[in-house]
Amino acid sequence: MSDPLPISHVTQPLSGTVRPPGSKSLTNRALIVAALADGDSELTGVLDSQDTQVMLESLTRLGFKVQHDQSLARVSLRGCGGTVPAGGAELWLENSGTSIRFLTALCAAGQGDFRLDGSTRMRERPIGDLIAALNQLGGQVTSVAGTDCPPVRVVADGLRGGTVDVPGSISSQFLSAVLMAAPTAANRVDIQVAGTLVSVPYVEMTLAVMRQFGVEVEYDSYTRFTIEPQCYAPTRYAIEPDASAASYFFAAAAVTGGEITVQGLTRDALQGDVRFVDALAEMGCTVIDGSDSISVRGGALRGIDIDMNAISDTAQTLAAIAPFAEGPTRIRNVAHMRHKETDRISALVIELRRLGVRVDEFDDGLMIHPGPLHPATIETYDDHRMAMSFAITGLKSPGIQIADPGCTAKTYPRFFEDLAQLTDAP
Ligand SMILES: O=C(O)C1=C[C@@H](OP(=O)(O)O)[C@@H](O)[C@H](O)C1
Ligand SMILES: C=C(OP(=O)(O)O)C(=O)O
Repeated sequence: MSDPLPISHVTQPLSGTVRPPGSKSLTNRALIVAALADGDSELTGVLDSQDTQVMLESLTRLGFKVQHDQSLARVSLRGCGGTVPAGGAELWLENSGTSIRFLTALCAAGQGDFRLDGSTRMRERPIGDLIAALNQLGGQVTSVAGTDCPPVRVVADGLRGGTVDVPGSISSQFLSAVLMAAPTAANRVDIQVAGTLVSVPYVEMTLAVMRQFGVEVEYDSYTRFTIEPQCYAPTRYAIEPDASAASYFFAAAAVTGGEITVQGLTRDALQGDVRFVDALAEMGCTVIDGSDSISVRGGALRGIDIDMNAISDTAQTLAAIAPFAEGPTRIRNVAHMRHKETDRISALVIELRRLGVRVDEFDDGLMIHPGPLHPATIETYDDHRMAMSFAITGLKSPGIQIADPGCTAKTYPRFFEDLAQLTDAP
């Protein structure tokens, strides 16, 4: 655990320009489909963080030829045409949901005996629906401890194809994982989504990345998908900066009344989380669209009532600035946040109350009431987004420290350096 980090309270509007590192979600998708492609792909703008390192290490263990130039944020990867070179491997995925879910599906497309495991929290995160889906397609996948959580064993002999039900209400990552592996199946795959699908923009992102690597999916309003057997084409692929990471800088402009520009993102980005700026606009901020940037200018903030199902990775960011708005903020329809790095609804409620904020907890979200905050050390629960979100609270309210700031390594190892560049600028 790293030592607590005091956040410097800023008394001036914070202004400046920042370019966050590459998108975690795009990096981990591009790595999977490049590995399944037939030949050499080159990815640029690659995120270098724990979640992508465990993915890269796993692909190497699976026998793929991977070259990572960290200084240029570039990865060259030789795909094996829908097969997995190693006949077995043990993979360690820490607490990276995308990595363990996407790699479970990729291993099922191979031949051999694979085991995937991760941190204590990872062993509490559900994967049973994905296991059941892969088994319907001809896989032999099990939850080793019978918990419907990792560790997972995959005894693989390629995917047969056929019809499969994929539940959508716990995590969209199950559907994304099945979609990406589906073109390798011997026969057509027909997917039917069971129940409501959460985090829909991530499925749109999956389809977009598959398309950019030459695979088309037929689909009908995110309930039915049809994928014919086909091979991904190797591609040179540029990854957008991470839109969830950008939310912290937009929120910093919002609470300090400054203007912050995030480069490399527009509202046409493949990542749904760029829509966080719409929430800030509703709260009273001004959003300025550039040709390759988005800027947010802060103003007097008002509380809002918002469904964040589609952009739940930014719900903590919003909750962390909501105490400074006029009127309460209700965040709805984010029950799936309870299955992430920690139970994020519960963590938000505990930590906001620690600061003296009045908060109501609901099964599907929370309501934050404005009011004065007092100094406190915020617990982060090994959740990078708790650390980054409450750092923004600390810009506005004096005496906030972030416990274990090193946990941002999951997706943004240099977050506090990048924030300091803005706060320390003359
Ligand atoms: O597919 C993805 O890249 C992701 C999907 C989301 O998860 P859920 O679908 O579990 O909500 C999101 O929270 C996660 O950070 C990344
Ligand atoms: C939920 C997250 O990650 P994952 O599910 O990929 O572990 C996240 O990055 O906020």
